[in-house]
Order: sequence, then structure tokens, then C-alpha cells
Amino acid sequence: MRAISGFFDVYDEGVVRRCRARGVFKKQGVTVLVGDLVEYDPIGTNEGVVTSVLPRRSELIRPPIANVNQVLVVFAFVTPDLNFLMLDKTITAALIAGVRPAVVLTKADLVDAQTAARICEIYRGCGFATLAIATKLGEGVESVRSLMRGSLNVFSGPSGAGKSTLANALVPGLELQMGAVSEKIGRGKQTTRHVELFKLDEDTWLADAPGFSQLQVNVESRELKRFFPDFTEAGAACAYRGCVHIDEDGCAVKAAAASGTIQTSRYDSYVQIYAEIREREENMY
Ligand SMILES: Nc1nc2c(ncn2[C@@H]2O[C@H](COP(=O)(O)OP(=O)(O)OP(=O)(O)O)[C@@H](O)[C@H]2O)c(=O)[nH]1
Ligand SMILES: [Zn+2]
Repeated sequence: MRAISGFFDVYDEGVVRRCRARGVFKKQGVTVLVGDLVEYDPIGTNEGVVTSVLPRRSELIRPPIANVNQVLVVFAFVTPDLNFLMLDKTITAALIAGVRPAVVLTKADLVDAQTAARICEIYRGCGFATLAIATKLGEGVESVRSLMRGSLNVFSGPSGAGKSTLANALVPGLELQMGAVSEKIGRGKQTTRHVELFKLDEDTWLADAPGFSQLQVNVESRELKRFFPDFTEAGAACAYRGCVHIDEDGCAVKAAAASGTIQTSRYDSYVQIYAEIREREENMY
């Protein structure tokens, strides 16, 4: 659940044990991450030693969390204005990390219902679970809870999107719990920056990583298209099999974006992310 200066808080059937990692881990290069499934030897009633780390199904680097299987991509409709490029980037980064994205659009109370519905449709059309919520009015919080059920979830979204407000609505007393931890390790504000898991129910967790806003889009440019599921169908009709949907002749994706079959904003994001990756690649050689 938590890693604090060499100790790991291990949750097992309602009991949290403060554990050390086995001495040989360092030599073997084994790291223990928040989110890891571990085996441990108990010591007394609330201590222990982590003896092995089970294989991970995913690993996020920043923040370092193992086994996340759902990223809740949290963006506000307004304040700050919805940045489609950033939203699409976050979704893509989650897919690249092998983690399922779900889209949570906050502050629905500040936009008209049609605008909210239109934007939700874009992302549902891509096949992503999508919710429009108004946490301040208590609207949609229970839908988010249902969406999270059975997963290890993490929020990703820009500052001001309403992540903390939502986390507090989902986990009563979360702020207090966070405060308690910072106090215990006594390093003041800095300490709230590390990752910690909060339990929503027996197999539902929320990783709270303050300061964490953006995942990295870490993929080769020619692979990027694989992470736009909404392009797959049209892409099958491109003239070239290796078409990256940028400026090839006979690109069916580009045609679909022009005709509205693929959302223009999604295609624009793709082109922009592609260009950024290309620039990185060119600087590498
Ligand atoms: N109108 C409205 N305001 C909201 C809603 N949810 C959050 N806010 C407000 O939006 C502001 C930012 O919310 P936070 O929860 O602090 O946002 P955050 O994403 O945690 O921001 P960082 O901590 O900077 O990453 C606060 O003033 C909230 O009260 C909502 O559903 N409707
Ligand atoms: Zn194409």
C-alpha cells in the first residue's frame, strides 16, 4: 500500500503490516513497488519481511506503481478548459503502458448538457468507458466508484481537474489519512508526494499520487497508430500496409477524419503526438 523510507506497508485481509524487504533484494536488484503483490513472513501481529515480489502485470514509471490496471483520465470540461490533445495523450500513454484508460470528465455542472454529451460520445465511440460528473453536486461519484470496482486505479489529469475533490468524495477521510502519514514520517509537505494506495473495497484500490499529472507517451512513431483503437477499422483500408496515416496516398484514416467518421480532434491529436515523437527520434540519431 505504501513505501516509506525502507519500509513497506503490506495489506493482507484487513491487516496492514509494516515490513522490511529481504536483505538480498538489493543485491539481486529486486525492487518493491507500491501496488506489488508480495509474499511475506509475518513477525508478531503487525510486522513482517517481504520475501518475494510476484510478477507484475503492469508497471508505471512516473509515478512508480505496479499492477495498475485502470487509469482514470480525469479532465474538467472547463476551468481549466478541456485540452483535447492532453486528454488524448494521457489515454494513449495509458494504452502504451498496457493499462486500460477510462475517461472521467468533471465539472459537468459548469457546461450545458449537450456539450457534455457530445464530448462523452467522442470517447465512448473510441470504446472507452466515459463518465461526465459533477463532484461538487455529488453527481456521478457512485458511477465512478462502480467503474473502479475490482481494479487498481490511478488518476491522471491536469492540475485543477478535480482529482483531489473526487478522491475525497470516494474515500472519506482521505485527506486526514494522508496527513497522518506525512506527520508520522515528519518530512512535512514533501512526503505527500509519494504514492499510496487507498482501499475502496476488498479488491478495489485507488493509488493517490499527488503531483502526478501526466503519463509519458513512450512508443516508436510507426507504432503509435496501434494505440488509437478508433483508427483500426478505417486503417484496414489504407493503400499501404505500413501506412502511418500522416501524408500517405490512399490513407483511409485521413479520409475518415475528413468525412467525420473519425473525430477530427482525435486525428489532430494523433498528428500532433506523432510529430512530437518524430522530433524526439530525429534528435536521437
Ligand atoms: N464547479 C465544480 N467545481 C469543481 C468540481 N470538482 C472540483 N471542483 C473545483 O475545482 C478546483 C480544483 O479541484 P482539485 O480537486 O483541487 O483539482 P486537482 O485535480 O486535484 O488539482 P491538483 O491538486 O492541482 O492536481 C477546486 O476549487 C474544486 O472545488 C465540480 O464537479 N464542479
Ligand atoms: Zn493510413
